[in-house]
Amino acid sequence: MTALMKIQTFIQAYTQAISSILESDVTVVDNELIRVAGTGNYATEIGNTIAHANFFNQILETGECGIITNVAQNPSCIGCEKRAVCKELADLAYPIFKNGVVVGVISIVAFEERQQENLLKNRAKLEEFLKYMTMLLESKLYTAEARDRLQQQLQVVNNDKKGWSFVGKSKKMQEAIAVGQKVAKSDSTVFLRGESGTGKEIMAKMIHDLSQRQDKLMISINCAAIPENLVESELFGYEEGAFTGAKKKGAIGKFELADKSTIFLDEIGDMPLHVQTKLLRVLQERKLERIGGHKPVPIDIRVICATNKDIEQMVEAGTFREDLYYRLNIIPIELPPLRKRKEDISPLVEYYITYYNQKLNKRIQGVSIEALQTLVNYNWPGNVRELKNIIEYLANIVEGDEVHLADLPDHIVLRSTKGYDAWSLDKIIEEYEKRVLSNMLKEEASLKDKEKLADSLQISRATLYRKLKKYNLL
Ligand SMILES: Nc1ncnc2c1ncn2[C@@H]1O[C@H](COP(=O)(O)OP(=O)(O)OP(=O)(O)O)[C@@H](O)[C@H]1O
Repeated sequence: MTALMKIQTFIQAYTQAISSILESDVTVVDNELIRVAGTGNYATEIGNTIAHANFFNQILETGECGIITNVAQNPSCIGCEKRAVCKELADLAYPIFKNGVVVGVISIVAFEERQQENLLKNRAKLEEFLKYMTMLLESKLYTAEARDRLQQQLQVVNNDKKGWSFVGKSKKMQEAIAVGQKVAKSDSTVFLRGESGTGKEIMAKMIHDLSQRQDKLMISINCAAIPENLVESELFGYEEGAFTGAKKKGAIGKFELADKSTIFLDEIGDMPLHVQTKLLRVLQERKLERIGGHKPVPIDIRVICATNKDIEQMVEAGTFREDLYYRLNIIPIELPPLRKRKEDISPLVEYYITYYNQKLNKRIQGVSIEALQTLVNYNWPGNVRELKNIIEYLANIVEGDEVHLADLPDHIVLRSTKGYDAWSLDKIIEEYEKRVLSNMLKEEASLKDKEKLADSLQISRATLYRKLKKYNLL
């Protein structure tokens, strides 16, 4: 949506006000030649592509005010398919700017002779009037942009409080999110599958936050991060004297801690076999026994588990219990790797730029087309976690308001598939050379610094200058 379209309601009210003061019709067109607002004959044409594109194109391209006084003969109207039926007698158009760039056109249109006469007689004054009106519009565009940015930031803050925020417009992610939302209200066990960094943990948080158990804290446990001999006591707790080194009064396990809440068992594929057996019993009986205890404790929990392993293959190999697999695999949700949902990359980049702008007090507006293309063509082995880290890195190092190709870490540029497919070896070497030089060249390097650099790279000064010139580094 263009900047003007975003404030369409305001512009329409604005054109109506101007029109009633001038007693002429007024219209506003954006830089895609879509009518944003209009009065009189043009009130019903809002949202349509305009007919007399040539004239407005001329204003958009030159950024200068223009006038048509004779539709039948004006060169700007030649080629317009509506010329024969056009009822305009005159049209005074003025460019609308934002940040020095033309983003649209406002025009006063005369359909009656009286209006035409008035327009021609007062042309200079009306031009001056339009100049001030477009300045007002420009300031409104800035306010709207600031408000959008603030709203986006608030959105991130709110999501941050919840501890999760899902960005995903790809069909696969939309489907996964929809299943997660649908099953949140039940107590059924969810089995999340996907490579590392694809969002399994935030999906678990989302399901918990949308469930009736949301008032209680979700208990997360990473089965791969606990030494094998401690997993059982960590999960199920133990009684006093259960084993050497046990605490005096025993300890409560994560399952009891999660009573009336959700337990998230991450990396379930790493759970030792003897613990799997106990977990199966707990799931079947909804009761547990602490290690060394004899009194079963009833528990009311919802289980969400996750793995990035090929669990079916583990079942086949006998390293994961088949009966437990069927107990857990009630609602499977697959989170696809980022390389298989490339349409999510751009929204994720945007989301994390806003996120880190706010966290690090930066004002990055976006990513250049070249840089975005490279990010899209990279295969993201670390999935969203890796993307998030890259944006944090960029937010720290980028000085201006746009991320450029040269800002991206080397491994991203060189491993981006476009880099391999579409770039010749020479181009890859050139890109690398440019990065080496720009990294080694001090900011505001003196003649002496450049001489030193040439020496350290064992090239002549003339070669160094030639290369610096070639890469725009002088
Ligand atoms: N769709 C998404 N939208 C926004 N952020 C996401 C998304 N998916 C993942 N993230 C972010 O990426 C990071 C990794 O996500 P998460 O920890 O949920 O992945 P995981 O699949 O559980 O990884 P692992 O298997 O390594 O534990 C987190 O910071 C998370 O907020």
